[in-house]
Amino acid sequence: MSLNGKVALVTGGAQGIGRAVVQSLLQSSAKVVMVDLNKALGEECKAQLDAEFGEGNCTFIECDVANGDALRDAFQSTVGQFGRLDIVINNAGITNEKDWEKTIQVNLTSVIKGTYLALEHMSKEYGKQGGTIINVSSMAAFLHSPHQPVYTATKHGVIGFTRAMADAAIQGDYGVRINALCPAFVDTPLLQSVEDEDNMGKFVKFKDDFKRSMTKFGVLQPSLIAEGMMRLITDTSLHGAVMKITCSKGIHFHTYEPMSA
Ligand SMILES: NC(=O)C1=CN([C@@H]2O[C@H](COP(=O)(O)OP(=O)(O)OC[C@H]3O[C@@H](n4cnc5c(N)ncnc54)[C@H](O)[C@@H]3O)[C@@H](O)[C@H]2O)C=CC1
Ligand SMILES: CC/C=C\C[C@H](O)[C@H](O)/C=C/C=C/C=C\C=C\C(=O)C/C=C\CCC(=O)O
Repeated sequence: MSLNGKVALVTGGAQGIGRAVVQSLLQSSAKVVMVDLNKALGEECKAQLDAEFGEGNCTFIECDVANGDALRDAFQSTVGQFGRLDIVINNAGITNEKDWEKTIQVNLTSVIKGTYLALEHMSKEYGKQGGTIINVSSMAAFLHSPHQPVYTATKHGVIGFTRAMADAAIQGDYGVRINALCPAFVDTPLLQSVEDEDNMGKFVKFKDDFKRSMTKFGVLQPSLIAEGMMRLITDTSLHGAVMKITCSKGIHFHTYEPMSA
């Protein structure tokens, strides 16, 4: 499906899953803004994407998503440059059990902020034309590990927030679709932090347990996560769905029991 004329903003877009998604969006003819903390990586990535897709289709904005004002400016610049916003992927995430408050800030607070900013630019509530938001959670929200308790909490939080906002979008007639996406282990630089005491703090001692899980469940390629993301972006029937991507089942959806009294 062509996304010609659509404008997307991807946080954490310079590397790993975010980068694969940026690539897929450009392949579908969207204009893409990569928002990332890492200036060197972002600029290098933009140069490579310009060479592949032509200049003017992709922009890099250096921004720490944990800085609310900077994130607001990034959304504003996107709309300033491309005139509209249709797709927001709140993907930037870290695993840092030592500085666990930062992990909450980046993985949860910034996803909430990114969702609210996306709505300001896309929701019918604000007189805008609608759009789609995907918040990146993790299979860690379903199968927790002693290796990363706060990371796990943030990923649970992303799902709860996203589902509640999906209901708000229906009841408030926002015209915006909202989804959570939960990958299992993916082959990106993030996975390398598993053995790093600077990241895992005292929980680094559980790394063998974590590595056993990786061997048991396997490691996915970022391109499959981008495929799942593109399905959420293009399939209008999936509003509110929580997508899971694992080696054993591929792209599939979590099913929830209906609430009963
Ligand atoms: N790699 C994995 O096994 C899995 C990753 N995820 C989630 O997917 C998302 C992306 O992860 P990966 O691509 O694996 O990570 P990664 O570490 O390979 O890439 C993350 C990107 O986000 C950027 N970033 C980090 N903090 C930022 C901040 N404060 N502001 C702006 N940009 C920031 C980094 O510079 C980097 O370019 C994260 O939310 C992660 O929790 C979920 C399940 C599995
Ligand atoms: C230091 C490590 C850094 C980053 C990796 C993150 O922790 C990542 O977000 C964690 C992923 C955890 C995945 C955990 C479980 C994976 C399970 C499966 O692949 C399949 C199991 C069951 C499927 C059941 C279902 O889909 O319903």
